Amino acid sequence: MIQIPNVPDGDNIPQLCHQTLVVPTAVLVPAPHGATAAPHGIAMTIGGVPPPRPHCCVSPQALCSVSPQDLAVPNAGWSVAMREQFQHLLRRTADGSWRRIPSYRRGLDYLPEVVQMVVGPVTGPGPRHFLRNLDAEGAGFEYAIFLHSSGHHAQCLCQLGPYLEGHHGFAHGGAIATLIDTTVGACALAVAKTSVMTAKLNISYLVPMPVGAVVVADSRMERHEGRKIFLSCRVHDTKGDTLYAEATALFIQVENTKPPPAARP
Ligand SMILES: CCCCCCCC/C=C\CCCCCCCC(=O)SCCNC(=O)CCNC(=O)[C@H](O)C(C)(C)COP(=O)(O)OP(=O)(O)OC[C@H]1O[C@@H](n2cnc3c(N)ncnc32)[C@H](O)[C@@H]1OP(=O)(O)O
Repeated sequence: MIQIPNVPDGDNIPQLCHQTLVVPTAVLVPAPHGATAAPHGIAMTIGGVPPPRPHCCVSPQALCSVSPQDLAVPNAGWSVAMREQFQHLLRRTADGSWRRIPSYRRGLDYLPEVVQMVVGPVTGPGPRHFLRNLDAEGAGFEYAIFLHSSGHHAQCLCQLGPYLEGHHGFAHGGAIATLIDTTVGACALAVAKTSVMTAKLNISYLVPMPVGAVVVADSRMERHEGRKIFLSCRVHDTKGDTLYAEATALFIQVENTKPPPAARP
């Protein structure tokens, strides 16, 4: 039994939409290098992936998950290393210095106050978060973001699955960029408390990251000048021995606006 302390009250979100989807079950994924298991003990079967999550969104027609489910918690796709590090980070939340940010498939599934903060009053389903809309646990991004009480420091624990492969056995650079953008974005949001847009993201890829690696993206706000928020990020292994990538980012605070109708499915 995994206990999750300090989960904000807003986690108990009422059911928000009513569309059930049939998801494909026979999604085949080649095991990296023909191995019997992906690196780092990620729980994948040969030539296949674990069964899909219930109620998941996989088609462009999908409106949102039937029952909003916080996905920033352990599931069957998490490796032992991922679980251990999650528990380690969770223990730090006990004294209130850090908090775990719940994570959902759709913007509307987020905490109501976060939705209002980021996209303004929502009448539709809200933005779909592509990191959270893969159909199998462990196949794509598995992550949990922790935010320091200062609001100037965010850490994202992440395991990048086999759908994110670029070179054979290694994570695609765009997937790593996504991880970094999401982590610095969470930090920028916490700083700004309004909607923010990535204006600039400068990444140095230092060491290839194996698929299935468990990493921590560690982001800090460096300075805040008017609407401009400058941040840094370092992506390393859980022991801090390997620095995979480092980045700097500029986010701009923008008015809370809804996306144009054409952008919505
Ligand atoms: C309580 C807290 C809880 C937190 C909980 C968190 C939960 C959520 C969890 C997870 C978060 C996930 C987060 C994901 C984040 C992802 C974000 C994206 O991917 S955004 C998509 C990609 N980015 C775009 O598409 C932008 C496209 N560009 C634009 O829209 C505009 O160019 C924009 C908004 C960036 C700026 O446009 P303007 O018209 O508003 O502003 P102007 O006047 O141009 O610039 C303002 C200042 O910024 C500088 N600036 C702008 N862009 C710059 C650039 N590229 N380089 C350098 N400076 C730039 C300018 O020189 C100006 O500086 P001077 O005020 O004059 O000093």
